[in-house]
Amino acid sequence: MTAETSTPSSGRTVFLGCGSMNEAVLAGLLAGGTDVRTVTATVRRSERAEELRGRYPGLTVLAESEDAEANTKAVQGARLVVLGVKPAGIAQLCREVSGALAPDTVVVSVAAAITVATMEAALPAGQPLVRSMPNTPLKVGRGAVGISAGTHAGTEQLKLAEELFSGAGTVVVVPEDQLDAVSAVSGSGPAYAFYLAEAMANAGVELGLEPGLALALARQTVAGAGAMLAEEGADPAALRKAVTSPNGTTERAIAVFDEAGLPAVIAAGARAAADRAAQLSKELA
Ligand SMILES: NC(=O)C1=CN([C@@H]2O[C@H](COP(=O)(O)OP(=O)(O)OC[C@H]3O[C@@H](n4cnc5c(N)ncnc54)[C@H](O)[C@@H]3O)[C@@H](O)[C@H]2O)C=CC1
Ligand SMILES: O=C(O)[C@@H]1CCC=N1
Repeated sequence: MTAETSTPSSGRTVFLGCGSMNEAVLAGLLAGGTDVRTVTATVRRSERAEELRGRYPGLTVLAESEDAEANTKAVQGARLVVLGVKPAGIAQLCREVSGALAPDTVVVSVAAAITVATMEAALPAGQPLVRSMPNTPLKVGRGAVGISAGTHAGTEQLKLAEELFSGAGTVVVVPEDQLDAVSAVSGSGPAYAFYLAEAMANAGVELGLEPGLALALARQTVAGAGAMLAEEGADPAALRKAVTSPNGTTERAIAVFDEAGLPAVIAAGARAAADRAAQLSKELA
């Protein structure tokens, strides 16, 4: 596959809404070799359009502030349309572009909580749809993505969605009722890792390190541990044990984490994330 002909479309790929998540998908797609000239993004404001044009030379960016019909114009002739606005805006966006979608355009949603049923009710009858739950490390080639086919998406459409993400990460196909769990583990998960890095940096300051130094050490440590976890067959428990000398310093720290119930706290946080997704699904149905 050459840069000029590469996936996921022999037509255009269009990102409707290009904030944190869709920009990460876009960056992963381009890093995978897709020709930027086959990609369009829409945004609300001109300033954001300028920012994206500067960061991805050759990218077509349409801003709603300059053209109220940016979204409907963008999807014309698209092979793949990636919905990347906040969950509360997804159904309205589906209705907005419905009249401009070709019957074989594959719609992919990256939104948390918005069900296939809700989107299909707002799209033309029979529109191929794939619901996904990606994460922002797609931006650096380390994404984890769950995807699930809509009623009218078959093998070919799922493959297109896999190609959209696979250049920059791991893609798993799951039943739709598991996507809230995927969201709680890997969709939100980067925030948990960043939270850990923040807490480690703060701990370093409490122990007397200068804040900039504490942050540099925490960043490098979480990034380094992440790189080790990314190696083929890596086992987090085995990696942890390799750092933990019997009667040593790490053992004391882990004992305090265990006594404080940290694993149960993390499980409760993930449960709360999944419950929030289920609640949002109902509110926004
Ligand atoms: N941020 C994350 O780590 C993840 C986000 N998601 C999902 O991605 C979606 C977007 O979230 P973020 O990127 O975090 O939000 P964001 O606020 O960074 O991005 C949304 C973008 O869409 C633009 N937008 C809103 N309405 C628009 C319209 N009608 N036309 C064109 N552009 C429009 C906004 O100006 C904004 O730039 C959400 O549905 C979220 O559930 C999924 C997985 C992870
Ligand atoms: O916080 C959120 O709702 C989105 C979905 C997963 C990560 N960010």
